[in-house]
Amino acid sequence: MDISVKAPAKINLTLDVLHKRDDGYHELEMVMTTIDLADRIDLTEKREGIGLESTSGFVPFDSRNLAYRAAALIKERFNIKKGVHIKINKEIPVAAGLAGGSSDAAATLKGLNRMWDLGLTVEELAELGLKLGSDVPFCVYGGTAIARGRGEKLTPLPSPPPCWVVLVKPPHGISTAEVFNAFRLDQVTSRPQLNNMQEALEKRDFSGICQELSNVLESVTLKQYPKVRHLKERMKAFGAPGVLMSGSGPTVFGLVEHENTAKRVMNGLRGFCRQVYTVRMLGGLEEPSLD
Ligand SMILES: C[C@@](CO)(OP(=O)(O)O)[C@H](O)COP(=O)(O)OP(=O)(O)OC[C@H]1O[C@@H](n2ccc(N)nc2=O)[C@H](O)[C@@H]1O
Ligand SMILES: Nc1ncnc2c1ncn2[C@@H]1O[C@H](COP(=O)(O)OP(=O)(O)O)[C@@H](O)[C@H]1O
Repeated sequence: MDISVKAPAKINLTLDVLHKRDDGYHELEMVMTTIDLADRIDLTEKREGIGLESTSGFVPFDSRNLAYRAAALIKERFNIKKGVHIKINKEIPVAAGLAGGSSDAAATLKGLNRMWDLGLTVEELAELGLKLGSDVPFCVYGGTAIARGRGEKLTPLPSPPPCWVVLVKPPHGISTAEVFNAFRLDQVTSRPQLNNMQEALEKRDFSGICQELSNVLESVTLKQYPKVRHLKERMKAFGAPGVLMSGSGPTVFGLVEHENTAKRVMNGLRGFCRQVYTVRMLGGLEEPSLD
């Protein structure tokens, strides 16, 4: 049986680091939402083993690939003898702060749950996903949520009101581990106000959401990569009312209410960067599901 699963990217509307934990990870508090920029994972059953191909040359083609690792985990955990060929149709830029790899892993878990009739619940898939990466549990659910802990303690939130998301991805990728290593809480000048963001989402207050966008990891990435700061400034100057770096970066996103403004912002940014996208918010438009 062939199965195709959509793997959407996420953006972080807020991201706060509370402290560094004894296990080396950071205790986080963030608001995440899925956007309509998505990879597609095609799964084809085969007699044995795990095959992998991708339309992008930027992903690892071996057991380091998160989709491959998701399949290996399922096969091992449930003692599955059959194999699967995974094709990653890549649309999400790699190492961009958009959780492309995590979403591919989540989609592979969901697809194999169906292919091999495992009957796993969304909660069980999210628990398995955490073994692959901190962002995978959120990607299993999708929608809009507060994520705490490493990213796995999820509280659903109302979706943002319909709007456009303009994304600009500088040519270089960024290592999440390096950003967390360089992070110093005492160098952060402004922290997200989670309650305010939650209230803005509950009221579907677009201006409030724009005002409350905040990410403490900007204190590392904007310093190390002045280009990212520059793109934030350009995006504001072109008319996006809410602008932020997503995750550990380097992608910068802008929230825009009207299509004409989104086009203006996108066209302006094309003079500075090749990878510019305009998509819709997804968070909430789709109910969390196993498909
Ligand atoms: C920062 C965030 C925000 O959404 O996104 P990205 O920028 O990667 O998209 C995530 O927390 C990233 O999640 P993910 O990319 O799955 O991270 P993982 O593979 O689990 O961890 C990569 C490395 O980041 C650091 N890390 C990650 C999560 C966390 N809560 N504390 C950490 O210190 C650790 O050094 C870890 O070795
Ligand atoms: N299927 C995949 N797609 C993208 N990156 C992958 C994948 N599997 C493994 N990776 C690796 O994961 C790392 C993080 O990539 P990605 O998930 O795209 O970014 P981010 O963690 O910034 O959101 C990269 O170093 C990449 O080589």
